[in-house]
Amino acid sequence: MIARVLSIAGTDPTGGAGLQADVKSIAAAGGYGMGVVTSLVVQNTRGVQQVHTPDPDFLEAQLRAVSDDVIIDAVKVGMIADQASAAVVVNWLRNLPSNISVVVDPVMVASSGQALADSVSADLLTCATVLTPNVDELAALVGKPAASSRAELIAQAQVLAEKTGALVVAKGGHLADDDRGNTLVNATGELAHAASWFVDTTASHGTGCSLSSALATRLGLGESPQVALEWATSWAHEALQYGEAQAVGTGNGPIDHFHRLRRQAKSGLQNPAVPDKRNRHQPVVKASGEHTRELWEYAGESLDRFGSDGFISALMQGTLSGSQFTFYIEQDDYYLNIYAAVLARLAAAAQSAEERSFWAESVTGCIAVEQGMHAQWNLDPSTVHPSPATLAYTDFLRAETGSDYVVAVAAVLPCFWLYAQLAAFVPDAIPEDHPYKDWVEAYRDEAFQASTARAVQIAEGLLAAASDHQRAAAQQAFWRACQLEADFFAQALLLDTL
Ligand SMILES: Nc1ncnc2c1ncn2[C@@H]1O[C@H](COP(=O)(O)OP(=O)(O)O)[C@@H](O)[C@H]1O
Ligand SMILES: Cc1ncc(COP(=O)(O)OP(=O)(O)O)c(N)n1
Repeated sequence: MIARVLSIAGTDPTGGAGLQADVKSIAAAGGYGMGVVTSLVVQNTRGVQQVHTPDPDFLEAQLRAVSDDVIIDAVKVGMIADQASAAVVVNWLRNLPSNISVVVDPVMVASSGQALADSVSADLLTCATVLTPNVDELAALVGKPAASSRAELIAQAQVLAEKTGALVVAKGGHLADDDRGNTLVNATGELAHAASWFVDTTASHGTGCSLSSALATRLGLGESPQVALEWATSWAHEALQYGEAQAVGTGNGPIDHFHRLRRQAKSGLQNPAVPDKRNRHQPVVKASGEHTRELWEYAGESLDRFGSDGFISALMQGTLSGSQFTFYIEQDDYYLNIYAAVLARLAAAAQSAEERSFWAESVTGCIAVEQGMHAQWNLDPSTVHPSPATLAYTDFLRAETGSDYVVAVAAVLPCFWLYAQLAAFVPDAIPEDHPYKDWVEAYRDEAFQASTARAVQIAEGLLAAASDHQRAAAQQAFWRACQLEADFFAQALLLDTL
C-alpha cells in the first residue's frame, strides 16, 4: 500500500522546511506526497525574509481540488499564518471522513527566530489526531514557561492532550538532554517513548516539519501511533546525522531526507569479484601475521556497511526500533544454532588436540549464548523462520566447511573477527535508559576477544602452510563471509522501511 498524504503548509524555496520538506519526508516514509500551499515564504537556511499569504478562497480552492479527486489517507498541517486561513482548513478538515489521521504541527516561530503565524487556532488543535509542538510551542499552547526537563514537558503535553482530545508528541529536540527523543502522551500520561540521542550538527532545519510528515505517513499506512512515532523518530534521527554532508546553504542546513534510501540502495549492490582491500578500521583483535593481516584488509567494506554507517550505529545510539531489534535477535538465534553445528565440523577436522578442543569449546560457548537468548528475550525457536539473508549465510557456511579445513577456518573467521570488532563501536558511556544497554555492553566481552585471537592465530598458521591455490580459496571464503555478515546485520534495518 502507498499512503496518499496531503501536506497543508507554507513553502521553503531552499527545500529544507515547510511543504518541500514535507513532500520529501512523505516519500521517504513510504507515501505519495501532495501539497496545498498556505503561505509563500521567502526563506533560506539563514532565515525567513518575507511571507505572502494568498486569499483564503484560493486556499479553499486548492483543498477542494485535492479532495474532489483523490482519496486521502492522512493529512499533515504545518504553517497556517492567520485565523482566516485556519478557519478554511478547519472547515475542510471537519468534512473529511473521521478515520483519516490528521497530524497538526502547530508552527509558530522558525528556528531562526521569525514569526510564521499570528497564533494557533484552538479549533485546528481539536481537529488533530496527533499534535507535534516543539518545547516553545507546547509552552505557549498551555500558557507556561518553556519546559526544561522531560518530566515537565510530559506534564505540559498531558495538559494539551486534555484540552484538545488529541494525542500529543512531547518533542525533546530543544531540551538539553542526551536523549532528544519524542514521548507520546494522552490525557492520562505517557504512552510510549522513542529515543533520539543528541546529534551535534549544523543541519537541523526543518526537522519538526519532516518528523510530523513522516509520522502522518506511517499513520496513513495503518501503523499505531506508538509504532509510527518510533519509525518517524528513528528515521529523522538518521536524516539528522547525514544532513551536513549535503552542503546545502550557509546557515542551518536541511536534514538528509533520503539518506536511508540511498544507504539501502548501496547495501543492495555487491561487488562480486574484486574486494576493496583498503581497510581503515584498526582491528580490536590484531592479526597474527602477514596472512591474517591480508585477510583483515578484505573486511573493510563490510565493516563500513554495518558498522559506522548502519545497523550497529543505530543499535549503539539506541534508535533501532523494537521490531528491528526483535527481528535481529531471532535471526541471530537461528544463525548461532547453525554456526555451532559448523564449528563442530571444524572440531572434527582439526589437526591437533589443542585446535580440536578450541573449536569444541567454541561450540559450547555458542550454544550457551543461544540458550541465554532464549531465556533473556523469551524466544521460541520453533516460531523463528530464517530470512533469505540469514539462510544465504548459513548455507554458505555449511557449504564451505564440508571439505578443506583451511577454507573452512577462513569461512568461520569473520563471525569471530568482525563481531569482536564491534567493541570499537561501543560508546564510552551508555546511558542507563538505553534500550539495549546490556546487549551493547556484551560486545566488549574480553573472553570472546581472547577466543577470536586464538581463531586468528589458527588461521594464520594454516594459511602459512597452505598451497597458493588453498590460500586463494580461503581468501575468497573469508571475503564472502564478511559480505554475508554485513548483509546479515543490514537486513534488520531494511525490515520496516516501507
Ligand atoms: N540535535 C538533535 N539530536 C537528536 N535529535 C534531534 C535533534 N534535533 C531534533 N531532533 C529530533 O527531531 C525532533 C524534531 O525536532 P525539533 O527541533 O524539536 O522540532 P522543530 O523543528 O519543530 O523545532 C525532535 O523532537 C527530536 O526527536
Ligand atoms: C514554511 C515553513 N514552515 C515551517 C517552518 C518551521 O520548520 P521546523 O521544522 O519547525 O524547522 P525549523 O524552523 O527548526 O527550521 C519553516 N521554517 N517554514
